[in-house]
Amino acid sequence: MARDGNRITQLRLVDFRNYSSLTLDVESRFIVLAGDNGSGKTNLLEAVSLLTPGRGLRRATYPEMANLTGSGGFSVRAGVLDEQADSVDVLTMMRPDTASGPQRQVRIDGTNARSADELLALVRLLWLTPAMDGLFTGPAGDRRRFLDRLVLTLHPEHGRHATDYERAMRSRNRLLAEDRRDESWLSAIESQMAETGLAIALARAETVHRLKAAVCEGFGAGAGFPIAGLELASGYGPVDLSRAAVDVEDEVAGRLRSNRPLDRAAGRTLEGPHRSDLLVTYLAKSMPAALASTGEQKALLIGLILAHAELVLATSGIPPILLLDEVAAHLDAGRRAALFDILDHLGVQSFMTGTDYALFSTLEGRAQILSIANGSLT
Ligand SMILES: Nc1ncnc2c1ncn2[C@@H]1O[C@H](COP(=O)(O)OP(=O)(O)OP(=O)(O)O)[C@@H](O)[C@H]1O
Repeated sequence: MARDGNRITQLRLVDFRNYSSLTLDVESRFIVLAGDNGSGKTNLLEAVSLLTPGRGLRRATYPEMANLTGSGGFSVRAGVLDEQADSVDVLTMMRPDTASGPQRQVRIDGTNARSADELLALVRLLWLTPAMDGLFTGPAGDRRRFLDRLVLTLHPEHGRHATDYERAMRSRNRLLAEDRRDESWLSAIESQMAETGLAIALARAETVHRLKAAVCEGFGAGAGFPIAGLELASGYGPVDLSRAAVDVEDEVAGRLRSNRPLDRAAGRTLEGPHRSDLLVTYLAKSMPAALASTGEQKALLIGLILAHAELVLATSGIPPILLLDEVAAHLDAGRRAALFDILDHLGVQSFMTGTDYALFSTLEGRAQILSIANGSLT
């Protein structure tokens, strides 16, 4: 049974995209945003996606999010029920006058958040957007980012490891490029890369391992969402990550040391979790997901998200919040009804968009249906 936490109860936007001002009391676990093309449906989801660290579901810059005719800044404020079902006030904003460049500030109950971990521990959030339709055919970096979002909902510290790893890797690349043979400095950086890089790789591996089981056993499979086969390429080539952590860390640090000439010549670090990939197959047809039809790829992706929601629920007792942009339109009536029933059963709070109300008719009585036009609720 899901607990009553991890839920948004109110949203207030100021100067965000095409919303100059919006206040919305969120009264349901199903929120349907219906409206014409360009009305502001995805913008609202994007605002909600800023309740986790990062640049949101479009990966836009913060100045792009500020209303073109507004002050130059924006704010998104949310009332949130945390995992203990206590009310928390989350405010994230970009000031118009930031001298040090556009940055996003986060305040939780009026106090500046010290780190991204605080937000991650407060809100578990995932999204599915039309831009992710090419996930299986696109670059590995997109799949890594997708996987990392899944990992973050189970391991909030994953984000800090990723930031620390990236920072250390940039320092190492710079030292190698400048040909500075400062052995102790390089070794210290490589040790840090080995430690944080392995933490990243192991968190990903554990998530993929558990997700594989959830995909096969979950509700999605029974409801006709195809089962995805999942394998993870760690980015560490032949290194066996299943051995004792201290041995693997030594081996990885040793490989970084011996790869210095190669990495210097390439101008980048050639091994590590930044080269990892999530390999997805369409099991029923024994083919890479990239070869499946557009509709099949979408169904695979939805199946993965549903399995992950079940996994988060099984792990924490609380399902993630889902932002599902234009998902219903791609599903036939049977699968659409099955999707809604699974979300209902899991107790997921889901924000869904569509241009056509009819797509959500089976949610009548269960959903808060909002009509949007030109950045306003009508
Ligand atoms: N910074 C901004 N300031 C003002 N308007 C913006 C800004 N950024 C985007 N917009 C506009 O917001 C409008 C709504 O965009 P949004 O992506 O939310 O539409 P949508 O309702 O999801 O439409 P669709 O059904 O076509 O996906 C668009 O007309 C877009 O040009």
